[in-house]
Amino acid sequence: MKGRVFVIGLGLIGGSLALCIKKEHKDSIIIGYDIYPEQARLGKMLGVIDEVADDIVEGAKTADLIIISAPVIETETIIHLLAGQSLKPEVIITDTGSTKRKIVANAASLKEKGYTFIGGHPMAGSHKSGVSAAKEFLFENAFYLFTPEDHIEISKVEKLKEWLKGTNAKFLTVTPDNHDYLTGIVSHFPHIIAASIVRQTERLAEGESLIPRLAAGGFRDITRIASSSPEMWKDILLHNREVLIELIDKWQEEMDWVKVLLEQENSEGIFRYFLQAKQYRDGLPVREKGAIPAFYDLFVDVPDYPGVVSEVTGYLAKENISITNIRILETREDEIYGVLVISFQTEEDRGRAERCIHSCSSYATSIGT
Ligand SMILES: NC(=O)C1=CN([C@@H]2O[C@H](COP(=O)(O)OP(=O)(O)OC[C@H]3O[C@@H](n4cnc5c(N)ncnc54)[C@H](O)[C@@H]3O)[C@@H](O)[C@H]2O)C=CC1
Ligand SMILES: O=C(O)C(=O)Cc1ccc(O)cc1
Repeated sequence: MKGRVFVIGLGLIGGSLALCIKKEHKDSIIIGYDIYPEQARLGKMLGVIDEVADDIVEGAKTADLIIISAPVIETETIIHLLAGQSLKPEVIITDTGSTKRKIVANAASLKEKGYTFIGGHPMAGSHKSGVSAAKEFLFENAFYLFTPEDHIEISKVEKLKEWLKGTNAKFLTVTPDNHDYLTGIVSHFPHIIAASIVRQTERLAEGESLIPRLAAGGFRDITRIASSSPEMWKDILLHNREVLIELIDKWQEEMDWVKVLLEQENSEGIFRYFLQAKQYRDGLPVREKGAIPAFYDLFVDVPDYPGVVSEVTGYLAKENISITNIRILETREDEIYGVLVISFQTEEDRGRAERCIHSCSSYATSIGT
């Protein structure tokens, strides 16, 4: 497709969408604006956008597609600002916010002016922020939720999907209320729990110098999302507070139940508690990319000698395969082999890496679940 695409808020998500759009629609012109001009300039330097707009008004007036990818409370303000401008009558305006109910309600001001707003949420990301973390493959295989209101013409939704085809995401349509309920459960609430576990550990670590060292590995894995942007999550929580308050009440009931099981030394009950959780988790789709992204891990059995890590990463570097993380699983002292766990952004990268390691070495590899 041809046309001018204006991205407002050039961070991780706005930058990644810009890359996806350019990949699929080579003739489009992507203009970026960020409240921090250096972010937009960096975006241009990195080739994420074609042009920098000096302000929202300038960038919006000639745009065929406007993508707002700022924090959700800022998004409301930007919607009202756009509603006061003279835009192209056919323009499609969308957003990427993690909440939808309040944003779509605010978009009534755009509807009054005859402009089309279609709420959107690409449900993939990372705990990183900023345009330098933007990736063309970020949304590959992820769900992309849309919340068009009933008055929106289907052809407009189809056009938006065509613009966003390069994300290779799975498009779904839900109502704004349903969106906030579902994402509250699988994304927003887990972020609160991750942060609360970290906070509790920090409090209890006072005078216990071993805690930070013991909290490596599994603890870091399950609390990774506590490293997400506090600014962004503050806004998400405020936007979805009703749903989250309800979920906190339910969680407190859950904790009360665990406490009762412990007080009663109810061995059978505790066993069933974990068994039920294991059965449900084990049944969740492994290949589906959910709200909290999985890493694509590759396990490599390597001999335990100095330099083996750089040897393996060297093979991958030669083939230009990017890795997102690398760690060594602790080995027993009597073992001569260790396990290198390398994480990739996409399943495709992991497949390429596996083939590359097989062709350059005799190391065995396997894929985790
Ligand atoms: N980070 C993630 O994993 C995901 C985030 N989202 C949503 O996407 C939106 C963007 O998030 P990220 O890209 O991760 O954040 P980010 O922090 O990487 O980027 C947001 C950008 O918006 C800019 N900004 C803030 N206020 C602005 C304003 N008034 N006008 C113009 N620019 C402004 C910031 O300077 C920043 O560069 C948020 O609404 C977030 O809820 C959705 C899916 C995943
Ligand atoms: O890894 C993480 O931090 C995430 O949970 C990614 C994420 C953040 C916000 C969203 O609305 C959707 C996905």
